[in-house]
Amino acid sequence: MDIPLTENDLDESGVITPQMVVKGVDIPMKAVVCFFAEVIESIAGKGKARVLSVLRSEHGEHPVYEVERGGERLAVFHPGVGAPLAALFLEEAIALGCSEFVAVGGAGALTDDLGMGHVMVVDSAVRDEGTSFHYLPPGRVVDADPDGVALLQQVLTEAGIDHVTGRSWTTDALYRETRSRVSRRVDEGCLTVDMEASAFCAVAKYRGVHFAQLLYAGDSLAADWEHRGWTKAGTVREQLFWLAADACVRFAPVRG
Ligand SMILES: O=P(O)(O)O[C@H]1O[C@H](CO)[C@@H](O)[C@H]1O
Ligand SMILES: O=c1cc[nH]c(=O)[nH]1
Repeated sequence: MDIPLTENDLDESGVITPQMVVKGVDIPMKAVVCFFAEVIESIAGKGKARVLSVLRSEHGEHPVYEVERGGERLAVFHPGVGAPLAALFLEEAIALGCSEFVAVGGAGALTDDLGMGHVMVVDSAVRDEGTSFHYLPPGRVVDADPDGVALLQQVLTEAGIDHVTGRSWTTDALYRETRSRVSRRVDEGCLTVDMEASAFCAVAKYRGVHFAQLLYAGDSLAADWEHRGWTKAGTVREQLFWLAADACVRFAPVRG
């Protein structure tokens, strides 16, 4: 079907580039892309994070902080929810100078095997969103950077955290996760549903940066929806943030 998302202009630059929008700043190459606003606020509230820059959109401001972990400086920012905004802020962080990213967030579980808080390393994502089609040729699935997957697996194993590695279904439409679509995604190997993973992988491949993502199973869509209190799972979220930071510190630099 001839839909706009299949038009091929991947070899052309955008009229607006992220470099036109962000101002140069001394920023670490390694960045944690954290979906847990309360964790970032808590670290900043304890005086352990310094504002380096601010990402802005019409809805408001997303500070880029600097934190220290294992003797290294790391950038930390919240990318916003949904593929278009998260991809836009990832683009701007790349333009600021970051080149190794570890994202950490939550997702809906599609299987009973993933109890609340169970950790997943994303190794691929189904592109049920629009943003990734502006960065990669049309396709159903995008694979994550294998080095990033191996790094996250290693960090989790060393920390003694039980985890799975698998595919996430990235959707644009939280309230259109129908039962038949959930079943089809389970049949094609998805363990979770999220709203950014495939777009992140696509931007990272297009811009030639390193990217890896950790998710924890939050609510469950395996049967009738169960919220499971996932957005208030403070201990899981904070612990996962620091594991993402540990992995980020160890990411081999793409720019030597
Ligand atoms: O809790 P976070 O990590 O934001 O993740 C999931 O939750 C949001 C939707 O409620 C989307 O961002 C989705 O990816
Ligand atoms: O994207 C998401 C995240 C959590 N739960 C869902 O159902 N969808």
